[in-house]
Amino acid sequence: MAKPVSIEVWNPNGKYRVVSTKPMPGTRWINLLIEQDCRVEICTQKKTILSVEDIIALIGDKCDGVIGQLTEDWGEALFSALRRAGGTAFSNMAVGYNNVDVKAANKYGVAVGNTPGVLTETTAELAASLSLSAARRIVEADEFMRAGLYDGWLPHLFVGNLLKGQTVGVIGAGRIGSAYARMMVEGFKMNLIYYDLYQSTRLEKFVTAYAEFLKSTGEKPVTWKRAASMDEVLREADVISLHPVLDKTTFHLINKETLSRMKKEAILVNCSRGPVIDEVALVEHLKENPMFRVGLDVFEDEPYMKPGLADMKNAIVVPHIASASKWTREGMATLAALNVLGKIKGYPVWSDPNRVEPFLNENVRPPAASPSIVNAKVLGLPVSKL
Ligand SMILES: NC(=O)C1=CN([C@@H]2O[C@H](COP(=O)(O)OP(=O)(O)OC[C@H]3O[C@@H](n4cnc5c(N)ncnc54)[C@H](O)[C@@H]3O)[C@@H](O)[C@H]2O)C=CC1
Ligand SMILES: O=C(O)C(=O)CO
Repeated sequence: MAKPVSIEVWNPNGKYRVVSTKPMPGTRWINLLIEQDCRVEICTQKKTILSVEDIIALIGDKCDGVIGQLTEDWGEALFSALRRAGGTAFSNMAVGYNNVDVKAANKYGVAVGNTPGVLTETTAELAASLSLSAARRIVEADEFMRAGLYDGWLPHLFVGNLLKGQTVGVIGAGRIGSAYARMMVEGFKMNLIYYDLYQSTRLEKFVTAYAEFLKSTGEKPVTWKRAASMDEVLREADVISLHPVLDKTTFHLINKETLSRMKKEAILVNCSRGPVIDEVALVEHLKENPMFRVGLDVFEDEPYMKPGLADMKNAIVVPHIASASKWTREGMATLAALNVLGKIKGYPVWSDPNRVEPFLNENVRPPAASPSIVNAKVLGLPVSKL
């Protein structure tokens, strides 16, 4: 049995016990829960990644719902413990839920929530930042300045790539991939090639309309293409950004072979999940191709990097911060809390998880619904008519 963990308690007399495995930004999420008769317990233990045993200890004998984190392993052991404690509600504070065994949740009748939409633009902006930083060698140049090495302007100093007129490739053009594509097309006048299992009609219409606008002002129009295969993107794009979900079809999508099809001076950005890239193969590729650059927010074995990666000047690495804007993180906390609350209170599930704005308006009471439950259909949960 794990040692007892330190917790902060809000509204001790609340009827429903809701546990959050981490302190989360803002207070709106706490207020929304306590207003609806929840006792909120927040784990304040100074340990970044909680083990399954730690979380079982947190769940205890009576628990109605848990808000968890993407670093935790939500499978058979945790869902059975939650069910034994009388709980039927769980939400990841994340849109990605590859850390959750949804089949195990289904087995115990536990609803699994996630937090789509509120992090789309913030995550796309970080992908755009990594693309720019790699293209213009910003991190290398910053290190050079701080090391006192700058002794005057030189024609060859930190020469990088101009994005305008180049091709941006997006793999996984869902919410975030499409938002990133729009930023790169509109912001830098890049042409677009994308690969997704589904057609992104809205994205195509956006680029078409922008191309028309450019034409009308006498500028060269941008173009778009939906690639028939990922290979087409790899061969044609100058900057490639990865935004698919992580599942069996996307594990090591980028590996030794697929890397070899990319342009020698391409830029690769990953703000999806680390295992989408075979990181060992990537380190080799970076060594062999010094003009190839990469911007990584996520890693195969987080929090670790594969040997050699930290030494590569042509890699920019940041610690999984793509969704880290204040508004987004507070919104993620709100959506996660409302997912759990909605299930506890027997509210229906919001009909469109791509349209979660009504839950995020601080001045208005949120709709009586769970914003996004990924196994709602399997559990036969009712859908909101609002
Ligand atoms: N680094 C970070 O902090 C963050 C990472 N993420 C990651 O980004 C992912 C995407 O998020 P959203 O855009 O909101 O999800 P989404 O569901 O809107 O988009 C994912 C897209 O990937 C596509 N896809 C699935 N399998 C594919 C395949 N084999 N090849 C090509 N495309 C494929 C889907 O059709 C879909 O369009 C999340 O699942 C999460 O893992 C999300 C937010 C922040
Ligand atoms: O939401 C996610 O999936 C993240 O990775 C963190 O925002």
